[in-house]
Amino acid sequence: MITMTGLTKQYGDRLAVDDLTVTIRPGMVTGFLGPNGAGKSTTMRMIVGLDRPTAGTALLDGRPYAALRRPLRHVGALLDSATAHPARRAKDHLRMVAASNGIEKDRVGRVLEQVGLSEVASRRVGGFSLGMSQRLGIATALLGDPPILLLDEPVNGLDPDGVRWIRDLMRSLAAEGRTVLVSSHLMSEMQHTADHLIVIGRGRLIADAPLQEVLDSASLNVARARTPETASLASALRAAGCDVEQSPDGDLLITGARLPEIGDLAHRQQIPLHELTMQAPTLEEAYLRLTGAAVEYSADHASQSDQAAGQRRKADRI
Ligand SMILES: Nc1ncnc2c1ncn2[C@@H]1O[C@H](COP(=O)(O)OP(=O)(O)OP(=O)(O)O)[C@@H](O)[C@H]1O
Repeated sequence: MITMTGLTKQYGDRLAVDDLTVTIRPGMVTGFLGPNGAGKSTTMRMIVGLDRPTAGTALLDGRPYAALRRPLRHVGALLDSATAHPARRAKDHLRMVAASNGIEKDRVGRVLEQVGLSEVASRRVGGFSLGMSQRLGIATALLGDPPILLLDEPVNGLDPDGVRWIRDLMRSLAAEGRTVLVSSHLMSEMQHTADHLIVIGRGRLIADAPLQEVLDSASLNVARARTPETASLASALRAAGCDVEQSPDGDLLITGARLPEIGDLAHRQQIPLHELTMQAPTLEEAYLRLTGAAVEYSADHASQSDQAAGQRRKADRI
């Protein structure tokens, strides 16, 4: 378990992490989400003692990182995949880390196999692709068989097979009862992986809830109606004060009325309805809604705005 209480980090006049109080529980994958610059890496670095909090604490199963005698046996972290010396062979890098943490040598072969690097174990790390370096970083994190794992953007540099592999790995580590905290700035990445979400923006906590709850709380309250008389229904709904858009597949997306009101209105106008449902928000929509106000004012801001505009463009007005 990871317990953060009032965790705060100030860099000069920049508040990177702002009074974060959360508990990351074992036995599940917790997604740590936020736009670029939200403070995810800084938080993870403070958890493993690489950055000193300005205020507050981060405890690993009740103890600060600095109090752990053999840290790798308690927590494994993938924070920067390029930490191995380029001239060193993969297995030698792992042997060295194992020796300095009192970890048995036979774990080296085990973790190399677990991450699919057995065949390149004798190659120098400097020649590794980004994906291979990422796998080596994960092998290093797993070396001490720790009950807590922190993975900062672990899918970076992985091909689709690698992405699937890391998702399965995270799920199986959580199923073994470990605490797994994985950061990403992509909501879609969490869809297949996380059970629980912690969302931050500008260092502040925005959401701390099960995945489905985050989705529900960001529900867009949009109804979807299918009818062969699209134009008639759209104009009747607009006359009744609703906001109406048409999705690319021809359905009407309606805000401003509940389902019975839309059904009754269609009935009064003798417009046949072939389908009438609430539209489920996508993860991306929920995320943009949650973090929209917390996006950094930087180049990243433009890319977030582009995403939001992309979502809106999906539904062109009729
Ligand atoms: N060593 C540092 N010195 C000064 N400012 C820093 C330092 N590290 C991070 N920051 C700032 O703190 C804020 C949070 O950065 P952080 O890297 O933790 O965000 P992040 O959520 O991990 O973003 P990304 O997804 O881009 O990695 C940013 O504004 C960043 O510029």
